[in-house]
Amino acid sequence: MLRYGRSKIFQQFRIGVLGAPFNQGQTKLGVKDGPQTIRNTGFIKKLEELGHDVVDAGDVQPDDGVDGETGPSGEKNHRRVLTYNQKLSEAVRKIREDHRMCITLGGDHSIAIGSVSGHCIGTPHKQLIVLWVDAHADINTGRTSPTGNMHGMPISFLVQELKHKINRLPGSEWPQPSFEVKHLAYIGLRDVDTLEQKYLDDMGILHFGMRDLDKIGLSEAVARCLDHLQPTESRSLHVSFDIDVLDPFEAPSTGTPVRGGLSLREGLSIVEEARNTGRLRGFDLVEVNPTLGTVKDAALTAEAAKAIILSATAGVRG
Ligand SMILES: NC(=[NH2+])NCCC[C@H](N)C(=O)O
Ligand SMILES: [Mn+2]
Ligand SMILES: [Mn+2]
Repeated sequence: MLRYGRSKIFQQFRIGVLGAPFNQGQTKLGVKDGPQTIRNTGFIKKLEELGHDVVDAGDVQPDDGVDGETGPSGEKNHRRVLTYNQKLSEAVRKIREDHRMCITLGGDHSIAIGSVSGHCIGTPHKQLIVLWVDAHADINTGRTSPTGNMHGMPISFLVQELKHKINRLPGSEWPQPSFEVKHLAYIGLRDVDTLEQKYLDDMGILHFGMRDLDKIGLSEAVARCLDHLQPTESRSLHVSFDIDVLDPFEAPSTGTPVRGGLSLREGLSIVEEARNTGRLRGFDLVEVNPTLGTVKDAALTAEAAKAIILSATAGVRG
């Protein structure tokens, strides 16, 4: 079996940072303050001190006046979510075309529709592999979703196999799928809806839930994910990290917390292994909502997000 070892060589990264202050994929509106809260931790300055070449491309703002209509299968704010993500995908594409890894700061997890699409179209070979680090599978379609919240649906808009199950905006071809389910793996799942589990099983998607981690251990699960995804020169790795994969004890300020999650150290370990493949070119950090919980909770959550981002990029030096 192929194993990805620890790289000891310091690599200077070219990085672009984008804020995605978007909250229409669910109902807890304070998640739009996520990007600012994460920026306030000073992580960009830290990356620069470590010798990386960082460009902060600012925030992609949602346009005013976009209709909040519900989609044909009950997708709440269907038009707002898709219109915003198309705009976001263009901003991510530009960062990729400037040969930078793109770090996108959410916002709710619906923003991955745009960040992953943009990573794909901005990458010459257009071949993505995706590691979804989350308590949730986020693979609902409008029809299967129990809530209608589109932050629980991004994967369905991104994978080839569900292309005919999703609703695009009338007259629009966007988004087109970015990858096939064989190029997707999950880690950290512990709150998966019944019909989502059926999708995972029927399509044979590799997934490690918390129970699997109890049995085989985290490092084995991460190694199996990376062995399965096989990052190569022509296959860019995208990691979509939902802060709710961490236990609420570590990251309390998030909209859909689920107890029994990862420690911060375990979260760091996942992203360090992803980084050490040398193929990580897209990274989302989503669902930090500083308006939930106390001021101390918000600070703890932001510091966890900072540590995760630094480990995904800075990693080991020397
Ligand atoms: N990105 C998230 N936090 N997603 C939570 C999704 C929860 C639930 N599965 C739903 O579809 O509504
Ligand atoms: Mn989640
Ligand atoms: Mn999520």
